[in-house]
Amino acid sequence: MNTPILSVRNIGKSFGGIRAVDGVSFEVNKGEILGLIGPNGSGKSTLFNCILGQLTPDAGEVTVNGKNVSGMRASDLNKLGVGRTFQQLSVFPKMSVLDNIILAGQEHHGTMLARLFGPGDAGLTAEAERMIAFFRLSHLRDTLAGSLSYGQQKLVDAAMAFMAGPRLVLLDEPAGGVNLTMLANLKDRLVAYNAEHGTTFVVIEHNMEFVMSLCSRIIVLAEGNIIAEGTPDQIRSNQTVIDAYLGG
Ligand SMILES: Nc1ncnc2c1ncn2[C@@H]1O[C@H](COP(=O)(O)OP(=O)(O)OP(=O)(O)O)[C@@H](O)[C@H]1O
Repeated sequence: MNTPILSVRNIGKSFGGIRAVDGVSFEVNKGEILGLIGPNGSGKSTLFNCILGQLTPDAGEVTVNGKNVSGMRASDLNKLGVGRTFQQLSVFPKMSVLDNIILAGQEHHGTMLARLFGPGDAGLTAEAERMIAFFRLSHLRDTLAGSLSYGQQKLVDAAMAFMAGPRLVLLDEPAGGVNLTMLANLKDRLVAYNAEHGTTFVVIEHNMEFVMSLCSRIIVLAEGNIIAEGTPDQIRSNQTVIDAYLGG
């Protein structure tokens, strides 16, 4: 059997008396698009932050391709091909779309020496242009990122995360605040990127329609525990999930 790209074993994290994540375990296979859903405060972001080294879990282990990465810093995880996007946009509003994407590539690839003595764009312009074309942003290449619509900025944000050529990307609410037309575009591009590059996605999302149409498998958290796991159809009709969302 193939080694899962991500394996989360018994992760726990408390804040004072609040058990935000209560011993969660799951695996993600290479090339999968996994959704992580749950009501507000169910522990999704805390779990993401424990996986990505932004928080130190009280218990448990995280492995990437079988390698224990528990406690590893985000920059070292990047080197292992793990990336993320944040709920908050990370674009620089006063820089053009192209420059934002080149800068993201420099952060991922660039050594100090290469930045000092290499070409100004660290040779990343061609890659950034390809990424811009892929995300259908070519007409906005030279536009300041701050003057784009929110949905367009989300696309730029995704393009920036993908500049590192990650094998696994954790996306934190990619659809949040994005209008319907841009949502369809975003979903289409994520599916195409997954199909073309075999990149694995784990997606936290509140927009049910988006997550159900994007993901092949969904895990549901409530009060720090996994309460259900299955295909979108199985999750839609799961009474425990319906009760958790209705506060039952
Ligand atoms: N830094 C923190 N300090 C104290 N409590 C926290 C902290 N971060 C999260 N919590 C608490 O842990 C629980 C889980 O929060 P978390 O943000 O992980 O949930 P979530 O499912 O991501 O919620 P949302 O969907 O609203 O983003 C909540 O009760 C929250 O108040």
